[in-house]
Amino acid sequence: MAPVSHPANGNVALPSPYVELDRAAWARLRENQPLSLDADDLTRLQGLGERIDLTEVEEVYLPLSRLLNFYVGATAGLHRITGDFLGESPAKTPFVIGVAGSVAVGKSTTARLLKELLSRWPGTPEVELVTTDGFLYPNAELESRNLLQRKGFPESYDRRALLRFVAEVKSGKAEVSAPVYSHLTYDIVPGERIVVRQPDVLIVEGLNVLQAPRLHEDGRSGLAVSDFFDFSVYVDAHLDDIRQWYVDRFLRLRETAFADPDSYFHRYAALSDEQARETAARIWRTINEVNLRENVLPTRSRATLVLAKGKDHSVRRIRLRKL
Ligand SMILES: Nc1ncnc2c1ncn2[C@@H]1O[C@H](COP(=O)(O)OP(=O)(O)O)[C@@H](O)[C@H]1O
Ligand SMILES: CC(C)(COP(=O)(O)O)[C@@H](O)C(=O)NCCC(=O)O
Repeated sequence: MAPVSHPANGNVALPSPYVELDRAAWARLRENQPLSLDADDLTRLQGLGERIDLTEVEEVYLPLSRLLNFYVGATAGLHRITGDFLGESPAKTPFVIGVAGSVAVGKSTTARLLKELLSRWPGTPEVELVTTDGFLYPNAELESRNLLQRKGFPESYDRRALLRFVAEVKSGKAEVSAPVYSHLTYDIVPGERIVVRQPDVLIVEGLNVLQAPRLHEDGRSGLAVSDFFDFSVYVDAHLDDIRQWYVDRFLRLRETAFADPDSYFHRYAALSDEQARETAARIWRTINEVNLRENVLPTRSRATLVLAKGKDHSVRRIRLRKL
């Protein structure tokens, strides 16, 4: 175990709260659990046309889903103890998992995999997945706040509404709904809501879900969505790889989604390969990379688990918080 030194403690080495495993060590934890996904399941899970390797699912995501399933059981036991102590029979408390990381790092693919795998274990059949983009302010509001070029930055979200949503789901409220964002129209879909009804597990996926609480003007600290998480995953990779994945995805979208005349980015459909690469690299550099450096990456140390991916998307290292 590598001790970490902490300047605030006069350089006294602290025991690390993390255990770091390479993928072979992680895969051994699988304990002969049978692979419960078939090729059809995987087809449904593809992010944007990329095939997910079955071995990867078997060696990385399946053990993770089992660990999470154990945590769900243990946490339900804690809620029961608290309820007994207080003499209350509380509403069912969903287990809430946050999935954070950069644009294009693979958050939605990870979140969808976890949803599929978790729902196959006993005790966690009902898993709901909500992405935080539904809580972005509508474009008209972003424009009036001069934030259209800052989509994805913390201030571009209605953070109060997101916090309320997660708190209400966790409180066991019978039915809670969230707004929906469309990547096609690049805006909130008027009138559309996703409804969540007391799931066993809620996965909240988004760039900024691990942000620390904001300070009020009087210096008091508020609550953040991460205060309601029972577990969180940060999907990590080298900056150069993420940039490449962003550009690759942009080039693929140009042939698919952007080709739709209703797409906000329809004008990009006519770009040459070279122009499309330059456009994607510029959007990456001026918006998404800045947000990653300033807001997203600094939250990595708050995650319960960090999945570090290599160039080919395979998970190379896993860091789990154990203290
Ligand atoms: N495990 C994986 N294996 C292969 N490709 C992946 C994997 N995870 C993500 N990708 C690809 O990387 C790109 C970004 O992934 P996505 O999940 O859409 O990212 P995010 O939600 O973080 O923006 C997509 O093109 C997706 O197909
Ligand atoms: C919609 C997003 C802000 C991500 O939202 P999230 O669900 O992570 O909250 C992002 O994917 C995005 O579209 N960013 C805008 C910059 C760009 O066009 O890449």
